[in-house]
Amino acid sequence: MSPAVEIAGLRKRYSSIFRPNTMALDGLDMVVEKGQVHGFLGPNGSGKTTTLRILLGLARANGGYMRILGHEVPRELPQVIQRVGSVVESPQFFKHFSGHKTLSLLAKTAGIPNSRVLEVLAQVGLHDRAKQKVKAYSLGMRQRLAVASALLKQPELLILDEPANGMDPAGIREMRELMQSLAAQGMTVLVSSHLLSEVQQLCDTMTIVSRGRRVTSGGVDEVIGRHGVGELRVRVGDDEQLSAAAQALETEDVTVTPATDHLMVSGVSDPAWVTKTLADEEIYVSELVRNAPDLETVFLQLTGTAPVDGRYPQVDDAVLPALPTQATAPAAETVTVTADSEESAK
Ligand SMILES: Nc1ncnc2c1ncn2[C@@H]1O[C@H](COP(=O)(O)OP(=O)(O)OP(=O)(O)O)[C@@H](O)[C@H]1O
Repeated sequence: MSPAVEIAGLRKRYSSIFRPNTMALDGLDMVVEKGQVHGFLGPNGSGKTTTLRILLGLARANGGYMRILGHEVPRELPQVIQRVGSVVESPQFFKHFSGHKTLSLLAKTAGIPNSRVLEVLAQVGLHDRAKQKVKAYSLGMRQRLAVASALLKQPELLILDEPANGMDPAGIREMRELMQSLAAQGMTVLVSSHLLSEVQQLCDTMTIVSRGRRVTSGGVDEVIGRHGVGELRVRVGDDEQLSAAAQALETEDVTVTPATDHLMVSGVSDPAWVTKTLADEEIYVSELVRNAPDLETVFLQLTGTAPVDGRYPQVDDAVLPALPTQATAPAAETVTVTADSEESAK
């Protein structure tokens, strides 16, 4: 079974006579397996929107290889686009139309039976407000209307760019529940997001990008487990013992950060090493707790946006290219981008 999305070595350079060239995508690789909710994460300007726009034929790449549902794109996009729903650009609606009328119009234009309108309104939870004008909709409701419009054609793959952008916590939760229910119905969802806790709660797998390249990918828990350096909270007797314990534990690989009444110890793979090392010094542990790593810590470390070190790791060596590399892949369309041909800046 071919994956829902395969991207290898995707490159995109924005050129302008007015400002320096931007390498928005610098050999990006990504694979989204079918039936998954896949989170696409990265700091501002890391190339997420550019990737999704290229995938959907809204912008042209300078190189690389892409397949959607087994079809090479952009060459075979017309054959597959009917199976893909997307909300990538900010959706614009006629404010004086109701949600129902908006979708009816879109269905009619696309040759989709009008019966689908009520189905998708129910799917996104807007059926009660269907007769209301869009201008009375909240941001969350407008986003749901946008998703409803993408669902009209019963897509197998749904691509959403920052669907929770600007929403309040209730709206974010509604959007999460909607995506979960779509995934439960067998749809593949590719969703870009800044909201790390959302991705942790919602997604099965994810790709983290930075500066136009993949830094890691895999199951959400697996990535956190692979990259997250969990910390240990260690408590011993009194203050004197605390500083003696800090001295005993600090090594080249182990970092000890003293807190008021405990130590935070990182770089230790086996907590038993802590108890043994301290017992050898006749210091006895009264509490030893492992703080589980979270996605935020992993994200900040991997994308180099952490406020420490300034270290920026390149593509994760653990992630092997799953697709033909550029040398063996059919050459993707290579374009020379000029100021005239470039999309307008965001
Ligand atoms: N039309 C454009 N013309 C010139 N540069 C662009 C254009 N669109 C994007 N860029 C640049 O390309 C890089 C990637 O932008 P992109 O919008 O794809 O990132 P992103 O990860 O989606 O960011 P954000 O999370 O802020 O939306 C950025 O440096 C951006 O300034």
